Amino acid sequence: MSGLIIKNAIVRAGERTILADASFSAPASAVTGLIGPNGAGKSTLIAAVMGRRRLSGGTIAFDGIDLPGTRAAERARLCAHVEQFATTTERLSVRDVVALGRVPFQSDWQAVPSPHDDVVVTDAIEALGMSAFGDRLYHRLSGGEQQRVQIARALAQEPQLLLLDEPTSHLDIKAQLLVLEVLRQRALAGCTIVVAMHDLNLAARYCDHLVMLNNGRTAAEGTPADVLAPDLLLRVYGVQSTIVNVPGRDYPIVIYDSAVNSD
Ligand SMILES: Nc1ncnc2c1ncn2[C@@H]1O[C@H](COP(=O)(O)OP(=O)(O)OP(=O)(O)O)[C@@H](O)[C@H]1O
Repeated sequence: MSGLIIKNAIVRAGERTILADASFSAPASAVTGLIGPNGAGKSTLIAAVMGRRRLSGGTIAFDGIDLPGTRAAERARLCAHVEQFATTTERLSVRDVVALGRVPFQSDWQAVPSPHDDVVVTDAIEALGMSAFGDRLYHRLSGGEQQRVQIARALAQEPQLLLLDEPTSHLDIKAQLLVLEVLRQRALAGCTIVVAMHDLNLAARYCDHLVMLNNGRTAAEGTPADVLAPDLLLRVYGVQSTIVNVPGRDYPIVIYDSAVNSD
């Protein structure tokens, strides 16, 4: 298993080059954090992996499969995506929304979910701590509750590659930790995970591998200790920082000292 390998990805929107030359690897059975300032290209890169943005150059391969050349139905059996903003006005229950994750595996003539579908949906709802919400209407949930349901829907897809775009942005701290723990367990079970996130301390704690994007290019890639360096944080984020290593913890902690105004 080679995981996700992106080489020299270029994405353009009209005259504008959004991804200029992004290259990195997300190792199999590991959590890779995609970090970088607003507008760095994280969502665009995830959309390109999911075939929602066309590459103008470069390659994206997962376990040797060329993803841009893969049909949507096949991709849906391989990859799940949790979008940054997912909404629906449909009157669907939480369980219905999570059960959408099983659709790629169901044939047109399958009238009801299989016993396996039911187990997977129940497990995904439980993993996100949403068992008490199964019958609630999705569109009436809070932003954080909806975000957890969307993650459960992606888990129910049993993906080999799971891409999440800021999946904890609306979550309270306990729910953030819960989600990141669930992602770690999925990675240990063999899933390749790429998660875009802004919280560098959570990224350091939960990600095996970090990729820092800046202006559509890869600025750095490696372990959290490699990537979270003060000179890089100053150059890419414009933030003065101090990195602290606490005995007994095998990940660095970033202390943000000040923002450097570049205007
Ligand atoms: N269709 C488009 N047309 C023009 N510019 C676009 C388009 N889509 C994205 N962009 C621009 O590309 C850049 C990268 O956007 P993207 O959403 O990938 O960034 P991001 O790293 O996910 O940012 P954030 O952390 O704020 O979510 C931004 O400057 C954005 O305005």
